[in-house]
Amino acid sequence: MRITIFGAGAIGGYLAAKLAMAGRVDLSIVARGAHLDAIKTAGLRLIEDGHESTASVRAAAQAQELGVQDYVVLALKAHSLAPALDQIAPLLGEGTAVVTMQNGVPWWYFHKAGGSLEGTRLQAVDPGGVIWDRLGPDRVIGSVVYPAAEVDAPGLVRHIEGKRFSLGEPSGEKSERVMRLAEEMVAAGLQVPVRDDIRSEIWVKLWGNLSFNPISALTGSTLAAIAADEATRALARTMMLEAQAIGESLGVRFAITVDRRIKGAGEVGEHKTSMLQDLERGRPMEIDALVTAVQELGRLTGQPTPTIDSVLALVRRLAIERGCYLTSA
Ligand SMILES: NC(=O)C1=CN([C@@H]2O[C@H](COP(=O)(O)OP(=O)(O)OC[C@H]3O[C@@H](n4cnc5c(N)ncnc54)[C@H](OP(=O)(O)O)[C@@H]3O)[C@@H](O)[C@H]2O)C=CC1
Ligand SMILES: CC(C)(CO)C(=O)C(=O)O
Repeated sequence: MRITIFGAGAIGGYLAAKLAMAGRVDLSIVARGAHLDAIKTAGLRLIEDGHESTASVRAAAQAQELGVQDYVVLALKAHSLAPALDQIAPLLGEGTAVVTMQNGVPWWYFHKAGGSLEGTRLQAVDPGGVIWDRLGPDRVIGSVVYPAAEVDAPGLVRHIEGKRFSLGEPSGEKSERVMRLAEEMVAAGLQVPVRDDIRSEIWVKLWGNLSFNPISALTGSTLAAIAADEATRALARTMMLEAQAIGESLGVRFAITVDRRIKGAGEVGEHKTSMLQDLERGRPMEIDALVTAVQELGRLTGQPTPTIDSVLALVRRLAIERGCYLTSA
């Protein structure tokens, strides 16, 4: 089984190291810069459970060096995907499956979703529908990424917590391709449930990201602090309820309550969200996939989003001022 992980940063690097160490698949990564150089020189280093190990992985700057794959795992930030389409193309053959490992609303959301919005391209994450047209939604296996990881130094990934990567076909089918991939990931020590309704799980993760992430960026607060403060907790809750109405109008089943989800985010502790970390490091923030796309879904479904609109206006302005706003366009 030929698997290439495109964008082997924190999450892609963690997955690559796990798969490489299990030694069962023909694994490659596409990376760039000092991170690629370090991996080529000294392997991909992973710190997990206080223990450092080194995985030997085939690493390339150009996908042409690797050729057509059975699976391509896209582990880029959402806004990095459109600019990388030309680089991804050589990995794709007729039967290649593409696994999307981004937080937020995925570009393929309305593929095989049924209903009146079937086939709708979301402009916030896929302006002009170029990703849809170039990758093709039929290739997609969706996912929800639960592990937290960071790149500590070039070539060095630190796993923080969590081993669960839920997978699911947009159609909900338990296809052979999704089951085979799950089997390999499980053999690598990960928890990989295959879902028949991946969109509902995407929404539960998104619930926390669309509210806690921009609030943390705006306030500099950790998840625990936002959940503990009555006013910021109420703000997050209002945003989440607006989102819940959108999700439910699209047929999503929220398996937990909004208060349970807030409690869960708070229990993560004194942890800075990825959006706050990106702001502090001067890196592009994933605003469009996490927040703008939810606003767009609100417009498409006729659900009002006054609080999401306000928070989005502020966090986008902040990102622009700090040079951390990069659209997918
Ligand atoms: N990190 C985490 O704990 C979690 C992350 N997620 C989600 O997972 C997704 C990935 O996040 P994360 O792993 O943190 O992001 P990272 O920035 O750590 O990793 C992305 C990697 O892709 C590389 N990249 C971008 N464009 C290209 C390109 N054209 N060619 C080669 N490499 C490229 C980046 O390189 P460069 O650094 O040079 O830009 C970087 O190494 C996001 O959607 C995030 O929200 C979900 C749950 C937890
Ligand atoms: C930590 C968490 C769960 C915040 O909602 C996250 O996914 C992020 O920081 O992007």
